[in-house]
Amino acid sequence: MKRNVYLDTVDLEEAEKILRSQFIKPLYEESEVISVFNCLGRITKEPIFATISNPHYNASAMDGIALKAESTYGAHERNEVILCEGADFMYVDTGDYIDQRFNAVLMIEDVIPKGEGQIGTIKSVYPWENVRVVGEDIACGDMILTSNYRITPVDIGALISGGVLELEVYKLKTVGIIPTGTEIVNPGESLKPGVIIDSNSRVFESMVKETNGIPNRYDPVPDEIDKLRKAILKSVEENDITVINAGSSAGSEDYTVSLIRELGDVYIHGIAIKPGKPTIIGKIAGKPVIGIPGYPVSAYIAFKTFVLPLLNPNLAKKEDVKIEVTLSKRIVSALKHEEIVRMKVGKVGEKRIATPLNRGAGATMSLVNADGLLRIPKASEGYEAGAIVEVELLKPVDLIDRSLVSIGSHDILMDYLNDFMSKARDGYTVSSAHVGSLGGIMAVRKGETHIAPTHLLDEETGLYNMGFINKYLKGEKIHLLKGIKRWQGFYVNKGNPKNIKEIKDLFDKDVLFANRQRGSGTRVLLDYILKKEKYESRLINGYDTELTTHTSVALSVLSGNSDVGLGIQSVANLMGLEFIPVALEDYDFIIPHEYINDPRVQYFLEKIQNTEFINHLKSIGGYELEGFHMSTIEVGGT
Ligand SMILES: Nc1nc2c(c(=O)[nH]1)N[C@H]1C(S)=C(S)[C@@H](COP(=O)(O)OP(=O)(O)OC[C@H]3O[C@@H](n4cnc5c(N)ncnc54)[C@H](O)[C@@H]3O)O[C@H]1N2
Ligand code: MOO
Repeated sequence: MKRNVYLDTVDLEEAEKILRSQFIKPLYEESEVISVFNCLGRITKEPIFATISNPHYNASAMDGIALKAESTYGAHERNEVILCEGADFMYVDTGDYIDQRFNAVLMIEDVIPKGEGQIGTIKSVYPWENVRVVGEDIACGDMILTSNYRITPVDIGALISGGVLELEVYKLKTVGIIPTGTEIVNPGESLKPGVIIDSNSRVFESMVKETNGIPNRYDPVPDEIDKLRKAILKSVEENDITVINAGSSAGSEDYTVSLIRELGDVYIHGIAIKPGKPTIIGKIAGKPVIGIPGYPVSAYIAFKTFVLPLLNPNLAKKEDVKIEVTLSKRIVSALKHEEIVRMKVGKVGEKRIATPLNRGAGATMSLVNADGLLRIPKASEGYEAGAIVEVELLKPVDLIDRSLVSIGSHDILMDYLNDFMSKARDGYTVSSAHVGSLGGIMAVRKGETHIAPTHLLDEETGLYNMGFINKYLKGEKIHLLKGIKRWQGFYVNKGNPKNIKEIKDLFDKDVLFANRQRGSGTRVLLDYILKKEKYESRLINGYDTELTTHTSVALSVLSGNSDVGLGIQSVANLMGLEFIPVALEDYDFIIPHEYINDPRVQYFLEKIQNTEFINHLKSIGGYELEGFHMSTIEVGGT
């Protein structure tokens, strides 16, 4: 079997240069004339000029009387000027035509009725006051839009006012999308191990629509060279651009690159970016053929970087608005490529704080949760915590700025709270980073979070949270919201096949345990119990695994990857696992004093104590909801 090992990767700038020089000109030759009513998002071929003026007559800007400005000269408090209707003035409303005899409008508020067709005024106006003169907005012959301009809703208004009913725009581009892989099936088909649901082609289809192109999605093509060749030739014939998804890397069945070479030219195979490295840029019959890697995040980044600019060559870059953010943690990156990291961003105090999300190329949820993208240049090893960097926004900044930032322990109640807030339509949401309870306390110390959910058991006192607050938040003034207790216990499959009842059962040789990461409250709880009961943790099979959420522990048990895990009851209930209670713990919220009056924090405090929300949590089970109470704590020491 011959493997297709790719050669040197080229830099992103080089790839973009080739893309532009090879494809933009031929793609932007054909144009068509269309109605102004349907031109949203289209790109103009030539500059567009007004054929009429707006306004096209002298129009009154106010309700009042049209008159000669000169006839009011000299009017003031002690000199009322008297004017006669018809000869000296006529009544007009806003937008009315101003008779050629007149050159100004006196507002109706300044008109004193005198009866018998006469009025008086003590106010004078200057020539053309309160008149919108011909062409004030758009003069006939003015250039309304330049060429190569992507039309927006307000442009359509100006075009119509300027008398433009039809205009010449570039033809829309059609994009043929071919998902490949013998293991790829359409959504909804039955699943067995090894089968992959095609989601990428639907993402591409939607991205093409959003960028004003016409997608043509084909059914998945298996890894068979003849079928692939046929599919590529068909797409090249039917579309302006062809995108082949997956089969771009070095796998033995990755035929894409050899087929493009056979049918046309390959300019690039391998670009120094991550994700997206195995991207292919080629040409068949004079048309772009782009090979996009299979992993969904790589696929999104590569499609955004190499296909969308073909659909909108001017604006693709400018549309990426950048903002400055402060990094909440260190990010390390390799020197061999530019790395694109998905970031969660939140505004805490005056700073926008950004935390990296899952960097895996298959982590689609990292894209859903991302507020922006951070680019780490090829020559950089990354950034230290606290560094100020720029991120490209994926979501509107006002939406980001209205989010309550919650850094700390993971509990599904935070997702339900976020949903509860969203349903209220007040514009507030929760932006959660799950870094474990201790990570939350550290974020409080650095002033980087509005709230920190924590459940940390103090080994000495057996009390929740206060031990850690006293240790790590010296000199800080904080507020502590208590009131939620939750059951922690063992997750086992239905019927409890390994008969697990208590801690000592974790030490059975044939029991595999799924552990949580250090710094998480659940891990602290386990270690506390082990220590108290004088067990040696290293004798537990699987103690060294470090899963980061209750859900991932539950899934590990559910899928049979492990036999037992420790986690909260609500997740066991939702995932249909059996639950053996171990401890009832306090799930508290630390709120730094400086943010207690922040509207987002106040909104959170109101919603988390809302009866409807509490009833919902009760219906999930696993929580004991006592009366909420807040205390203010000034931690001593420095
Ligand atoms: N030995 C090497 N292996 C790999 C390398 C390498 O340099 N050497 N590069 C890795 C990188 S980086 C990437 S990215 C992937 C790209 O792989 P392919 O483009 O060849 O894609 P496949 O192997 O066919 O699929 C990978 C993966 O992608 C998902 N997938 C595929 N199609 C779809 C679809 N239509 N919808 C949703 N998801 C899809 C799926 O999880 C596949 O398992 O190669 C690495 N390997
Ligand atoms: O390029 Mo791959 O896209 O790094 O995961």
